[in-house]
Amino acid sequence: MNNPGSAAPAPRLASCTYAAPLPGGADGASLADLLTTGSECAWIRYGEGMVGVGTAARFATTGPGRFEAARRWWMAATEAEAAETAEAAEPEGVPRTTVPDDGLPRRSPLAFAAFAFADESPVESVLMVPEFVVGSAHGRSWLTWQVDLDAPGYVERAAAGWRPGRAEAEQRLAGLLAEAAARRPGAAGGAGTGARGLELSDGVLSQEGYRAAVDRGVRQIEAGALTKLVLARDAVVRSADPVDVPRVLRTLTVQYRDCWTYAVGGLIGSTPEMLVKVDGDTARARVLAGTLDRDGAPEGTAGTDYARRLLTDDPKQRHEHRLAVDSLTERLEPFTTSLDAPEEPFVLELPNVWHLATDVTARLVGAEGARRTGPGALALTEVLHPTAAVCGTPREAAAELIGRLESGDHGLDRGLFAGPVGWLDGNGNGEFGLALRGAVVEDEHTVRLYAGCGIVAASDPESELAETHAKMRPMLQALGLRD
Ligand SMILES: C=C(O[C@H]1C=CC=C(C(=O)O)[C@@H]1O)C(=O)O
Repeated sequence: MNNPGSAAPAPRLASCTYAAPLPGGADGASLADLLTTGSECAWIRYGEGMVGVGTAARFATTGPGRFEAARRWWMAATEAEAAETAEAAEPEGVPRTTVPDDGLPRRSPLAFAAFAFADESPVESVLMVPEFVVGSAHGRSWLTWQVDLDAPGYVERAAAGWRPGRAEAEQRLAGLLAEAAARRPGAAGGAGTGARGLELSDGVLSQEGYRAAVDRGVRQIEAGALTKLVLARDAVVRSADPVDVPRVLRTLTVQYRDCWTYAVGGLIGSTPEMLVKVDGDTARARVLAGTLDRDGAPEGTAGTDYARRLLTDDPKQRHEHRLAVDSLTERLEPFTTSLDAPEEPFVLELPNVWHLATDVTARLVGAEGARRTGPGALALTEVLHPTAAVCGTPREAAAELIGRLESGDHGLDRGLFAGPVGWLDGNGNGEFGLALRGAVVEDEHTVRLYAGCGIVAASDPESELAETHAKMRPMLQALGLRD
């Protein structure tokens, strides 16, 4: 099952980036308004980020070599432009950040990506290079047009020295958006206002099966086989009307503003956990582990006190959290000159749950110059995944037990759930969150949700099952199945 990727040679990507108002133009236009067909890629937080429209190139692969294969393909795809922009590189020794001082991102191709959780998964990991990336950050917006110079329609012009430019980009984008509007659900009389006839049922790992799996996991921990294990289950939402994926995503961007709302090839959700963000020579992560449901909890400051008492002061939650932080810092540390991971976690408040959270910041080695000598976002993602927030401690024993308790006993393959999801550019910058609080759109009428929990010796199967319900709540609300 180690597929080195599609046999086609990597594309030769060229791009142009320029400042532009968000398409639609009017005051109050938002990035999420570009989500209209359900096939767009997205990465949005606090209303800012990026949406990808159309397809310039795509790479898919499976197996233990999936990160390496994707990295090689991306290096090859971005090589031509990297050489052309080398002369515009910063003075010696200055790292190439995503957004330099002029507030616009550098000229560099960009891909959205999603990787399967497990080496054994038959589900494809993908790099998607949209034809257009519409971006917004710090109140400014821009547009990147990306083309494969070897694609039909470009190859001859490219040989004559043509490169993508603004006037043609604007024309093409207008055409793509008009096509998308015509395909928009509801445009031809279909359901555009949300799905009717929604039905939620257990997935391949039922609720009863989940309690049994947690029980078996706890017994393995008690027997000393491992210290922590993350176990997941799935649930299926079926809808009589086609699911309005753009509307689900737009709802998530509003209700879960603190989270990173993602959409990559049918994988959708809003994650609160950042595996690694690389910008120039800085790497950041937000590690979460330790959860408390907000349903039925006191409101306001009484709620905050309650969360502190039940999370910060609880040795079980602290232990679960510490293991997750250590699993990240131990692997990140060798690639850094300094690393800051506070001893005391903070309580992160989300609309559905509270989490124990730790923000990690590090300086990376080898980030200077036009091409990094140290690892970029994708290489670090490979090193760090899977942390104990989604796998366990020790990592290998936990991965093996997940394989037995989820897949072996019940036939659950996590697929892209709990794998890294995000974006990367040609300079080694990028953001990879963990694909949590999400779902896979299996077809127009079927969405599969996933949620998991960290299990330690003191875990109780009933409470862990209840926690999976709390973690599925954001998707269920966005789908219209819960208030
Ligand atoms: C595995 C999930 O959450 C992880 C991230 C934060 C807190 C977790 C916990 O407290 O168990 C999990 O480790 C999920 O949302 O499905």
